Amino acid sequence: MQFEPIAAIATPHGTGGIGVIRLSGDGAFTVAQRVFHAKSGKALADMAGYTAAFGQVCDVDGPVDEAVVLVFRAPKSYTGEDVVEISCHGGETILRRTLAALLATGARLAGPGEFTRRAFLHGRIDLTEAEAVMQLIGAQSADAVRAAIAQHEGALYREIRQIKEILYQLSAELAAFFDYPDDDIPALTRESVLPRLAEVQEKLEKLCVQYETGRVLRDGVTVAIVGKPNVGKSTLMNRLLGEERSIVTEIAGTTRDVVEESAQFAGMTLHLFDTAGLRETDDPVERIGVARAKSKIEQAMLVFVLFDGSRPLDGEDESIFSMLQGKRVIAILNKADLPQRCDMARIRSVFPDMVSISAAEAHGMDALETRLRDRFRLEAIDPRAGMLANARQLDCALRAKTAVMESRQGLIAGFTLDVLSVGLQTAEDALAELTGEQASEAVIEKVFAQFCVGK
Ligand SMILES: Nc1nc2c(c(=O)[nH]1)N(C=O)[C@@H](CNc1ccc(C(=O)N[C@@H](CCC(=O)O)C(=O)O)cc1)CN2
Ligand SMILES: Nc1nc2c(ncn2[C@@H]2O[C@H](COP(=O)(O)OP(=O)(O)OP(=O)(O)O)[C@@H](O)[C@H]2O)c(=O)[nH]1
Ligand SMILES: [Mg+2]
Repeated sequence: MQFEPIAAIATPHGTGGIGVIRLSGDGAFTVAQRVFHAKSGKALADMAGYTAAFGQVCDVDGPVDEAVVLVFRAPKSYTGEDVVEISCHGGETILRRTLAALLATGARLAGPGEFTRRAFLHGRIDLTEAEAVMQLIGAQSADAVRAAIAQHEGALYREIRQIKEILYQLSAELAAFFDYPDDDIPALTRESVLPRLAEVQEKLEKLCVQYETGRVLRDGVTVAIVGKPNVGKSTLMNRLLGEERSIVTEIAGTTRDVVEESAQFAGMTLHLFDTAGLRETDDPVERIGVARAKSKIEQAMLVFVLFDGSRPLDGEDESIFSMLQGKRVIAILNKADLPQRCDMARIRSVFPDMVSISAAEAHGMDALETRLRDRFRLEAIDPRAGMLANARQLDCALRAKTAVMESRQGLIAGFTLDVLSVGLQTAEDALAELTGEQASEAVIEKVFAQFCVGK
């Protein structure tokens, strides 16, 4: 197969100290040589892999920049092909001119994720590892980075391989059993098959259940901060952000619009919405704010509902109780630094998950952190273990799980062993699609289309 040289700017757009252009494919050294001249006079094709040269980038109009070039020789490179990386000064114009020079002398502009796709095509990584590259780039918390690294190192791939091995083994035994029924093959029985199907189903179920937790780890949680006016919502928002983002005053009705900001807290990313205090009001601006607060309650994955611990509950608090029915809620009793006059038991009877804090004095923040981690069962998951990383992978795993489950139910219902063959095949295919061994061109296309150019 021919792998024409592809090129792209690999660093972010904008100005930086240096910027890198990547070139990969058959003839990469020849193409780069037309654009780059080493000061030493050495030809790129004569350089050993994993060595560098200093020199000048030129196009038809003359010198563009001075640059450092790295040479990687197939198969010891990111893509598995010959690769040249040109590190220029990080100016948009310089990078564009250098790229244009490469494109004019034999390279083609790389599509999104095409370098990683080449690594996949050369069998260096499977589809889940390729997807992990994207996950790694987008990771927003330390745990998310750990999860992406594990995935990149093949944690999910290995997990799936184990499951596939059980399925393949069963398929092989089944085939032997049907093809040579009279031979001395130990008889395959319902009793011997069922526990193995159960094991596969359980492994797949675990992966699917952990998907939600993994999503929290990767993408973070949307949290609406709500409550009556003046309970300290904006103070809590600012405390979580570590900066004075929302306006705080002693005047009830200070926050009007929704203030959105992301914070790192409890080892995860919280996408916070500080909202207008919920109350009946004739002020037209505040009414819109209250309506927006209510719509954020609908959108958010989690609600922090705040109460002022220094005041008794009133009708407005009670109407908030009913507004939050069916939502995932953590109740926060604020102003714990003041004498407490609020009916804690009443709040706890509605929202069992409750913490007492002082947003102003930063008390109780660690208790809030614990509640949050418990809520998403973050302690129960090991970010280094194999995890499904996106909707595509979840879909494949669910299809496999359903197929196995149906086969099991068929056997339990008294069907003969041949019901297995279709179910096993369906499950094997779904898992082969997950890792990319059997993914269609369309699936692969979709995966890499989500990448950025230059990756
Ligand atoms: N300059 C540069 N930095 C980079 C990358 C890159 O492509 N270029 N990477 C791009 O994402 C990441 C590193 N990933 C890489 C993965 C594999 C190989 C590689 O050459 N592997 C060969 C040789 C390994 C060895 O010497 O043992 C191999 O696996 O055979 C290079 C980079 C982050 N930093
Ligand atoms: N003593 C004490 N005062 C607090 C605490 N948290 C907030 N406050 C005070 O309560 C008042 C209201 O705080 P905000 O954070 O503006 O309250 P809010 O819920 O955002 O109010 P609205 O935006 O009007 O709905 C301010 O005077 C804060 O300083 C706390 O933990 N202890
Ligand atoms: Mg406010």
